[in-house]
Amino acid sequence: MTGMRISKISFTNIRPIYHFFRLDEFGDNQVELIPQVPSQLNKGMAEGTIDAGPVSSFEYGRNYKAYEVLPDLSISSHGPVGSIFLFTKRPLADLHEPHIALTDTSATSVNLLRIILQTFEGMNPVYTTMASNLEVMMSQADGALLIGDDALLASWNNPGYYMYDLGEMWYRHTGMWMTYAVWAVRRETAHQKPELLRRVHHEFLHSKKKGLAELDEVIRQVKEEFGGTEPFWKKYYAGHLSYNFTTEHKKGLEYYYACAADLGLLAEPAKVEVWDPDSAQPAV
Ligand SMILES: C=C(O[C@@H]1C=C(C(=O)O)C=C[C@H]1O)C(=O)O
Repeated sequence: MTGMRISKISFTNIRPIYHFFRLDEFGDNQVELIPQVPSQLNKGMAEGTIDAGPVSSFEYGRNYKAYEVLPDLSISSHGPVGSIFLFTKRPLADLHEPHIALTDTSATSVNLLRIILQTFEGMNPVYTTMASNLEVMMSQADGALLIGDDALLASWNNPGYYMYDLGEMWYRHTGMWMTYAVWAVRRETAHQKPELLRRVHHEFLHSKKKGLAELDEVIRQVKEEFGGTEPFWKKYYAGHLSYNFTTEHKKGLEYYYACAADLGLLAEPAKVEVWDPDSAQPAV
């Protein structure tokens, strides 16, 4: 492909950014959207089958020398996130060496959970990675971590488990922003296709602005496809989630990387380097 392959997280959390994305602004085969769960998108980005778009912020940190971050885009929260939950059979305070089942769709949240349980709560859990099925996970473990739509659905149909929001726990311990996904670009793509990248980035900012300004339309569609109530989606999109990437978001993310490096989850604390659309030069 001569154009650009762009990731698209296959969860409802991303809808305000993609609802008004105009693929027809680009020529034939110029831009392709690849819908997948975050762990698969991370893999595609690392292998080069995806050029740019949202990936787990942990994946950016793991491979930051190969990527840059696109400005003003993220999936973040400053407090509860609403779709990343640890479910447990007993209160967290009663668990010391619990067996925790981790979803195989995530990279950021599974490592955020390790930081929260081990570093902040002083626990010593044992982890198993599994497919996102709460019933199966809980039949084999004391607790289960789900993200995205699996977590939303499980929270609506919770048969009585204790439920912990990881955004809320991170905020309670640090007071900082937590960024779960960033829009990354492979450095070679930024170098080889600066003009197309500028147009793609511009289109993302346009669709984000319109999606947030016309949230009622985004919610009408998500309700039709997924269920839930209007107040629920309003709170999720406009209360819990933030799609910006400010200096404060960056500070929170770099602290997350420092905590991850302390636990040996990252080889070193990653530096966040933001792509500058104005300085990009066309490849010669
Ligand atoms: C808020 C969320 O953020 C996400 C969590 C991710 C992760 O844990 O790796 C990656 C992308 C985001 O979709 C969510 O999925 O609920």
